[in-house]
Amino acid sequence: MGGDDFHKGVKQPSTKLDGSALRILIVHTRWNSEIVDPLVEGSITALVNYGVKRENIILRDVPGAFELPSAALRLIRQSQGQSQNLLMGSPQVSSAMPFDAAICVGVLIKGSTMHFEYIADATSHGIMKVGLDTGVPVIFGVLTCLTEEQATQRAGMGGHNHGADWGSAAVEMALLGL
Ligand SMILES: Nc1c(NC[C@H](O)[C@H](O)[C@H](O)CO)[nH]c(=O)[nH]c1=O
Ligand SMILES: CC(=O)[C@@H](O)COP(=O)(O)O
Repeated sequence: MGGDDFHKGVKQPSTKLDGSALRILIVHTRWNSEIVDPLVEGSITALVNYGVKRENIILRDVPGAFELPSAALRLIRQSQGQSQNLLMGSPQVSSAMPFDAAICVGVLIKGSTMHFEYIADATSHGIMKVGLDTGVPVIFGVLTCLTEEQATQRAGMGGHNHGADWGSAAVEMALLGL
């Protein structure tokens, strides 16, 4: 693959996916928002195309990619009625509807120090752990790019919008085994 070649999108599943009953969480960063926002829109468009109701797509934002795992874990647990009011020192059970899947969206762009490598490693492992610990599929929607051009190309600006793949993956994984 040459340097300008990049992923054109994932092959869609053979079975028809019906997302009409799903509730999906999208946690996205405010870092690199000019690239993150089109990725989020790409995910929303894909989710709606699979039948997910727009009112059942819940958006929350955090400062940067490093905050994505903890935010996703807290919001998923809250939706499962397992919120913990740490100030009062005793659990307060909420009665919110559980999320069927979550998408964590961010853009990491390499700078001049090793910060990129540490954030990318922590964030990817953290997001994986949230999915395994909660049993709720959490889609890794973080671009880890060496240049801003690589990121914009993958956000639908001159190339395929990877957000669309993350939306379809969220529906597919939410329905897996049902
Ligand atoms: N450089 C990028 C960051 N850095 C910020 C961290 O993610 C984090 O918010 C901070 O270290 C405080 O905990 N975040 C991105 O999402 N993208 C970057 O390129
Ligand atoms: C991904 C990052 O944290 C990076 O953008 C920070 O840039 P730098 O390594 O020049 O501090």
